[in-house]
Amino acid sequence: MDYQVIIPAAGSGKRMGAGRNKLFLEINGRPVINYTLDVFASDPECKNMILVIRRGDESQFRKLLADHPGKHKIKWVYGGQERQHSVYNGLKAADGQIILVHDGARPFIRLHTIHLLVEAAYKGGAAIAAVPVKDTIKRAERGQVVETVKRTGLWQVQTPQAFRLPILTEAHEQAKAQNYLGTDEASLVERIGQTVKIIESDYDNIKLTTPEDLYFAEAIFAKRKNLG
Ligand SMILES: Nc1ccn([C@@H]2O[C@H](COP(=O)(O)OP(=O)(O)OP(=O)(O)O)[C@@H](O)[C@H]2O)c(=O)n1
Ligand SMILES: C[C@](O)(CO)[C@H](O)COP(=O)(O)O
Repeated sequence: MDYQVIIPAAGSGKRMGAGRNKLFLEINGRPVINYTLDVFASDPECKNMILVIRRGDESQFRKLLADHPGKHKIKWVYGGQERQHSVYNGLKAADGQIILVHDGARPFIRLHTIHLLVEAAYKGGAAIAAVPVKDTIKRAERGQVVETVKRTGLWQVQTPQAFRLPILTEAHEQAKAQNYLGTDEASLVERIGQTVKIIESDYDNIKLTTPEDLYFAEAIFAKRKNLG
């Protein structure tokens, strides 16, 4: 089943504190974003990648894409202030039946998960990658616990998130009209009454957000290299 993917890569990486786009930081000598692009470049069912970039990062992306095997499948658009705005800009360049949104900061996504998501979105309209929560989650106010959230049924949501294109478009347009900002696409799609299926992913599919995530990334890379 063919699909397109929007890859938001236009963030400022405040929590990483690298002073530059965290997607240019390297794992085993290669930029993070290259690994993310590798996955979709290797998939014949991925018709194209809509890479959302920050103004000012053009020459860096031109350099790292120059000899990337997937460069013929990549078109780029500019991002916005918030992640949701960046995805919205990417959406305007999408034209397929199934659209995925996958954070550029998640380089360890597996093709198997991607294909399960595409199939689930085709069948039911929307599907997201997630893993069961392992820690106990509590809500606090002014540094004091006010609630322990029941862990049964709690999922830690990732990307890719997969949708039939008209569903995601309607959800983003409604959010824009209502000035609603969500932290993922599924939250927008839930607001228009669309059911969202969970596809269990794996804990390797981390989002590189804070400096210690780089150590985790090196370990995941080494594990996969050893597994071949
Ligand atoms: N305005 C934005 C913000 C984020 N992103 C992208 O969305 C993904 C997930 O966002 P996050 O990890 O929060 O990245 P940053 O916003 O850069 O991180 P921070 O919140 O620490 O600044 C990243 O690939 C990031 O590049 C984007 O395209 N446009
Ligand atoms: C979309 C996401 O990766 C799902 O977990 C997450 O919400 C992105 O949050 P961020 O703060 O924009 O990285």
